[in-house]
Amino acid sequence: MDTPRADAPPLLDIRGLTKSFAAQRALDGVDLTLRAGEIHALLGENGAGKSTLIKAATGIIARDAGTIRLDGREIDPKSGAEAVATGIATVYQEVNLLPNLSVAENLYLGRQPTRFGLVRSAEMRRNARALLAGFGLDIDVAAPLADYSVAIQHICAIARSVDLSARVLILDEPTASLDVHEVEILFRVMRELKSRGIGIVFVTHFLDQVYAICDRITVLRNGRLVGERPVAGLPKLELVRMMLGRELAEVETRRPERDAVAADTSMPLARFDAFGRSRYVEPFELVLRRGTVVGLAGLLGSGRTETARLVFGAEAADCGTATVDGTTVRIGSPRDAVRHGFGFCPEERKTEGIVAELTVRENIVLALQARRGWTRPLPRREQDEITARFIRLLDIRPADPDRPIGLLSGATSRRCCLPAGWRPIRAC
Ligand SMILES: Nc1ncnc2c1ncn2[C@@H]1O[C@H](COP(=O)(O)OP(=O)(O)OP(=O)(O)O)[C@@H](O)[C@H]1O
Repeated sequence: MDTPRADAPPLLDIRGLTKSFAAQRALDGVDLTLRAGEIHALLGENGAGKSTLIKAATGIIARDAGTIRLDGREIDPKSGAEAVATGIATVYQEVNLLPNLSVAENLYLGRQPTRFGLVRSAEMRRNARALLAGFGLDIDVAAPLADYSVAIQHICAIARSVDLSARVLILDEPTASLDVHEVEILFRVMRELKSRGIGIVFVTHFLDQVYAICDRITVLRNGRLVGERPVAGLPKLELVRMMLGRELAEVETRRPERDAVAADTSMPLARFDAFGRSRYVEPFELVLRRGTVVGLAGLLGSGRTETARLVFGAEAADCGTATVDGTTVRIGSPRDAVRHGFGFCPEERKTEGIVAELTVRENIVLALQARRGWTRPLPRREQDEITARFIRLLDIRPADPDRPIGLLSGATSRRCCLPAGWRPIRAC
């Protein structure tokens, strides 16, 4: 199915959506128009307001102002369940299903076919197989959902939503933890839904994926609408400019710096030679130079996370050497790594990176305190100074030290893990 015409009537029409959290305006009069059979990317830097828009449009949080129309009719969902009942379903990055139940039970949770009060399991499994076949999936629906990859779990969540008669499907960063092959499976499903006339809002940080699958984009910045554009013919640099709000020349002039760093042959800041752990990560070599960002690329399961955990001492290496500033050091624990100036932003932010119930200040101080040891508590005045410094340095928005960290956007709260290795941090 082609891109729907720009003058086609909107399926979902959001106007002037506004939402503040205390003094901070997270959304300021934002519009979004989605047409039937359209895949519409919702883009913006961390903290731009994408999640707030989704939550306010689907009744997860109350909006301060704005209207939402589905097929021309004004709607006002007061909860996620009400949004689903009106035809708008959201599938989040962390799939909201029950991993210990079977695939079929998850697909029909709360609406199992029954007879005389008993669940008709065979019929439910048959229906589940037929439903998934429509998405090109042929799997054992009696097996627990947890037995399957995140991609399959996403497809199950999408299938359930569509079966609950979703006409608008919101996918909030569904590809963040998928490998290339799994992204392709998900895209196939998205194309199928598009051909059925379902409108999809797709939140992602991967611009290549936007160009691969989307028809139109809406860009937000600091809670405001920057613009809506068709993807075809939109240069990538122009898109980046819309997201960052900086001129292209400014983005371009950073290149020579990068080339100079690449040509740097001075002593590495840190290096790892034949570093590894048996039955965990094969021995590898990693060289970190001043001012560089080293990307670890690979498919899911290839050992990227494990490599990072070894470098930070979260798993102890059993072979190889680590060298920091030319001196061989032992990195057998996070404490060793922190002492040598390493910081770590873990993949599992909520469970490993932050304490969600504590404030920004408490999380930053906690990270610093780990390095100082528990016998030398940081005096309150120093805590305030250091917290203010990190809030500036890490660009934590809103710059409120007393805000519970769990309320910040995903990537912003992840940055708060960084002070752990501050000395300043050499590598993270
Ligand atoms: N429940 C909340 N309470 C207070 N502030 C919030 C809450 N939810 C979001 N915010 C703030 O609103 C702003 C927009 O956040 P939002 O999560 O919508 O951004 P985002 O574009 O989805 O970012 P990311 O890509 O990092 O998920 C941020 O400054 C965030 O700190």
